[in-house]
Amino acid sequence: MAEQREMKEKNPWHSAVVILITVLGITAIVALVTTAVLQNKPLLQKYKYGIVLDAGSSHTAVYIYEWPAEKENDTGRVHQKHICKVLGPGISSYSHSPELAGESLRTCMKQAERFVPIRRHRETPLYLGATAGMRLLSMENQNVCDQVLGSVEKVLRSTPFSYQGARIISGQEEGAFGWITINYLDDRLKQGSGTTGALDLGGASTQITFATNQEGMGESAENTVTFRLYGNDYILYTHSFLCYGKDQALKKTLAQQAQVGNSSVLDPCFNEGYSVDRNYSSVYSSPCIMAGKPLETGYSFTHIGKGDASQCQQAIRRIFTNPGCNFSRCSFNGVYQPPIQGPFGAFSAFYFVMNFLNLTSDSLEGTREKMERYCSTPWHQIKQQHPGVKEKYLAEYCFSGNYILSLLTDGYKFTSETWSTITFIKKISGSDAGWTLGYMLNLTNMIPAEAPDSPPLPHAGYVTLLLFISLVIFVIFLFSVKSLWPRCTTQTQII
Ligand SMILES: Nc1ccn([C@@H]2O[C@H](COP(=O)(O)OP(=O)(O)OP(=O)(O)O)[C@@H](O)[C@H]2O)c(=O)n1
Ligand SMILES: [Ca+2]
Repeated sequence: MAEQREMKEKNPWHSAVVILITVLGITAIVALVTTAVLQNKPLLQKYKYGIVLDAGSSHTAVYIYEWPAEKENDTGRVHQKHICKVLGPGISSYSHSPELAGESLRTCMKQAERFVPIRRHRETPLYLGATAGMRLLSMENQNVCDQVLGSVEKVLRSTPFSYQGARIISGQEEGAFGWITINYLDDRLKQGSGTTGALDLGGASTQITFATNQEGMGESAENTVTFRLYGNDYILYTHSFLCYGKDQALKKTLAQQAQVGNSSVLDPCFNEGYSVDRNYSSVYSSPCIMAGKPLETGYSFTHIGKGDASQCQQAIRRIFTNPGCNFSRCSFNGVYQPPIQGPFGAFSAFYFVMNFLNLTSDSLEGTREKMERYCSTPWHQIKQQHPGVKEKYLAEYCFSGNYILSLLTDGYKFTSETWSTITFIKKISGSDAGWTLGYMLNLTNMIPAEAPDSPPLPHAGYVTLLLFISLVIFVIFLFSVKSLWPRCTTQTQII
C-alpha cells in the first residue's frame, strides 16, 4: 500500500515538469495558429476603380466599377459601385450642336469624382464606347460624327481620371462583351461549365450572342468570336442587327404603314384613343429607312391608335426581310444563325418592356394573350393606370411588347419550348447586365486566358488543418511522455 502511495506521489503527470511541458505545448500551438491566421489574414482592403461611359442611341450612362486591388484576376470580383444617367438624349442626337454632347456629360463626371476616392483619380481608367446611334451618325455624316466624338473627348480629358479613349464599338464587340459581362457576373467563366447567351435590345440595334459547339461556325466568320478565358475555349456566335433596336424598328414599322400624302395612319401597335400629329420627316429621318422617303419635308399626318396585337405583329413581320439564306440556316435578313443554345439572359429594353408589361415569367402563349389584352385597352385607361410613367414610353409599350415577341420568335426562331430558356434580367449581383463591364475587363486584361494558380486549400480550411495536425502532434507527444516517464522513475528508484 505504502509502495502504491509512493508510486502515485511520484506519478509524472502530477509533476511540475509535465505541467510545464503541457503549458509550453499549448502555448506553442496557440502561437503557431495565431501566426498562421495573422500571416494569411487579408490585408486592409484596398480598392481600384474603372469608369465606362455607355454612349447609347437613346441615352448615355456612366458606370463606375470597383474591385479589391489584390484580387484583380478573380472572377466575380469587379462590381458596379455607381451608375449615373446623363440627362438628355444620346450623344448622336447632338449632331446640330456637337459641342453640347460633351457638355451633357459634365454633371455625371463630377459625380464620378465624388464616388472614386481622390487618391485613386489619376490611376482610374476612363473609357467611352458609343453604340448604334453613333454608327448611324457615322453613316450619315462622318464629319459631324467626328465632331461629336471630339467634343466628348475634350470633356473627358478635362477630368482627373486616366482617359483611355472614346470610340464607336462594333456590333460584334457589343454582343461579345455583353456575353462576357453576364457570364462573369454569374461566375460561370472560371467554372468552365455551361454559359448563358446574351440578348440585348437597344434603341437602334439589337444583339444575340451565345456559345456554340457547332462545327458549322466556319460558315460565317463575321459572326464568330473566339475567346480563351480562365483556361477554357469558347466559340461564340454573335450578330448585331443595326436598325432593329426598338426605336428604329418603330420608325420602320410606322414608315411602311404611312403613305406620304395620307393625312392619317391607323396603327394597330398603339392603343385605341391614342392620337398624335407627326411630321413625316420625323419618321423618315434615319438612314435605317431607305425606301419611300418624301422628297419634300413638311408633310404631317395624324398617328391614330387601333390597338390590335395580332395585326401589329403582322405589320412588324414585314420589317424582317427574307432575301433568301445563303447558309445552312438563317435568322432574318439573310443572316446566318446556328440552332439557338440556351439558357439566355435578355436585358436592357428587353427587360424594361417585359418588366413593365409584367411578362417576365410567362409562357409564350401567356405572353401573346397578355399582349392582346394590353393593346386592346383604351389609351385613356392606360394613362389612368400608370400616372407616373413617361407618356412616350407608355404609348410605345404595345408596339414594344409585340416587337419583342416577333423579334424573338419570327426573328431568332424561339419556340414555345425554348421561350422558357429566356430570363429577363436587369442586374446580376448588383451590377447591370450590358456590354460595359465586359469591355472594361477586356481592356484592363482582368480576365486571364489561363486559370491562375490558387492554393490547394481555402484560408479557413488551411487554418483548421493546421490546428488539427498540431493537436495530434501534441497528443502523441503527451502519450509518449506518459509511457516513457514511469519507466525512467522506476529505474531511478531501483538504483
Ligand atoms: N424605363 C425605360 C427605359 C428605356 N426604355 C426604352 O428602351 C430603349 C433604350 O434602351 P437602351 O438599352 O437604353 O438603348 P441604348 O443603349 O440607348 O441604344 P443602343 O444600344 O441601340 O445604342 C429606348 O427605346 C427607350 O425608350 C423603356 O422603354 N423604358
Ligand atoms: Ca445599349
